[in-house]
Amino acid sequence: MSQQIPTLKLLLIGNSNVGKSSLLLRFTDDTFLPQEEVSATIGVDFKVSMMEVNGKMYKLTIWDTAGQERFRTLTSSYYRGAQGVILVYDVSNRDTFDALNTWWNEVNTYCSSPDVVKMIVGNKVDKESSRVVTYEEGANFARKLSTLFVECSAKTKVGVKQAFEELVEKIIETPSLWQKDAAPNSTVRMSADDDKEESGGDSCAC
Ligand SMILES: Nc1nc2c(ncn2[C@@H]2O[C@H](COP(=O)(O)OP(=O)(O)OP(=O)(O)O)[C@@H](O)[C@H]2O)c(=O)[nH]1
Repeated sequence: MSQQIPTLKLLLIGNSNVGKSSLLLRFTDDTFLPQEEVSATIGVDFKVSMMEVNGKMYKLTIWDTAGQERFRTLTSSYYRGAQGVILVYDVSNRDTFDALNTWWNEVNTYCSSPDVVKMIVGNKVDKESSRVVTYEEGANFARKLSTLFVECSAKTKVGVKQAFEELVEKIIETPSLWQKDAAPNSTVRMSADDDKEESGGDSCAC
């Protein structure tokens, strides 16, 4: 029997090296690659994952974008149809925290709807001895922008599942994102194509 599964598009953005790909891999495959096996994202990559919330299944397409400017092309297309955006920084690198202002501006440029759910994520909390951005700084910044905030570590996995779950729950609680998602293009049937992105990316929540 076929089953209609709502699809959510989530986006990971932030400076190069903050751990976006590692967070994605930890969340989808519960894996962390050693440093020598990690390479910079070129352009964009995405993975698909299923999540159950309140007894209902959701299909997440999670887009991992390149932090390096030279690999960032077609930026507006990353944002098209996104319902949630995760802005990542590295708690052991202040430049990556300061850069959140620029990333925030990019989100607001390409996502005109204020309803798109945003979350600030401070990654690499396992590096406590080299931490330069405190929890309070991260939380205050997120409070000022009225966004969700989570600290986590892709390496130890602390906080990673919580971050994605909080984001998805908030999206589900935001009716305007769902009203747009009610378009036929944005639901999918369970099929062998499940690891491919459905072509209904035009139902832009932004
Ligand atoms: N200690 C520690 N290292 C991490 C963590 N997450 C990622 N790293 C390391 O940080 C480096 C960069 O990780 P990536 O996941 O490639 O970072 P990215 O943000 O996707 O980088 P770009 O693809 O260039 O945008 C790698 O050496 C990872 O092993 C973490 O939670 N703790």
